[in-house]
Amino acid sequence: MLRIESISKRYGKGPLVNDAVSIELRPGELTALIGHNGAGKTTLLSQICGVVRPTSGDIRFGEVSFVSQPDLARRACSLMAQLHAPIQGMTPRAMISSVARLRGASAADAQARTADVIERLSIGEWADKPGQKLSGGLRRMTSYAMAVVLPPPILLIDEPTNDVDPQRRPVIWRDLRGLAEDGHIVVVVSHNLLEVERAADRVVLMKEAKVVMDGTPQSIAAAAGASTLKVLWAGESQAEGLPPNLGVSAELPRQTSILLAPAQVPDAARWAAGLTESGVAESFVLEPMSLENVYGKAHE
Ligand SMILES: Nc1ncnc2c1ncn2[C@@H]1O[C@H](COP(=O)(O)OP(=O)(O)OP(=O)(O)O)[C@@H](O)[C@H]1O
Repeated sequence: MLRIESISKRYGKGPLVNDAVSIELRPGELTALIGHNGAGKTTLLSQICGVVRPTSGDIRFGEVSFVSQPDLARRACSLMAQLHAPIQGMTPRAMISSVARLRGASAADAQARTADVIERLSIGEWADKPGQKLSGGLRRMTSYAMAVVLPPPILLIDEPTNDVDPQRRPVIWRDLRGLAEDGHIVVVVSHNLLEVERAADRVVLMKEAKVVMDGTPQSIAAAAGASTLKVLWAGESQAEGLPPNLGVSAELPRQTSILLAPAQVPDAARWAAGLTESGVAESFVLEPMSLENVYGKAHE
């Protein structure tokens, strides 16, 4: 178990970018860390792996304090940073296997583990091409492979599916799931809420340096207790004719989204059905609360 105990961090004389953050991270759990730009997610990961020192608070892994022994933190964690690893002049295979060697694998073991991760991620076609010729997505996959080729107990993965095409993104999430099932603590920062909703066991939402929600994607959505009514207008938007107690949460040229509390659903559905019958609206749909809506609401 990894215990983050009331961690606060300020850079220099700046504001707190982590403000009394406390969470427990368990082996076997795939945790997604979400929140707006600058909420403090990367700073939290950097403190866990001993790269940034907290201003106050502690991070304990079993009996060990990562704050007083950052060298142990660096050994127990693997961090996939947001920026691409520089792979100029080297092939993905060479990069991945050199990380395995640095982590203590024999040459033969490093080679075997590298081949295994290349196969898991289906990147064999590019594994022996020079790094500078790789697309952004393949660079990201290579960085990911480097982070997990010889995985320590704690995996901290910052935005692994950015730039990666839609076919390959599920491959990364499946791999992360496998690592969690093997007993690793897996923390993933992501702005892709649809992927998080599908793949994560747990979601920790940060806002302005604090943890504001923590639960399963389903429990977070259920606790928010709202649903969305989407009206597709037949012509120009008529959203200004909305019943007075309903507020627009998002508007596209021909579609209006309205966030509803449970008690508002029957009236709103009747209103939308009336619009559809009279031909003002083409159709409407009532959707349960999604993580995306919760996120939007939390950041209003
Ligand atoms: N080394 C640093 N020195 C000074 N300020 C920093 C440093 N690193 C981050 N910050 C500031 O701390 C705040 C939190 O940044 P952080 O990168 O942790 O946020 P984040 O949630 O990961 O954001 P994003 O989603 O954009 O990656 C930001 O205001 C950022 O400018």
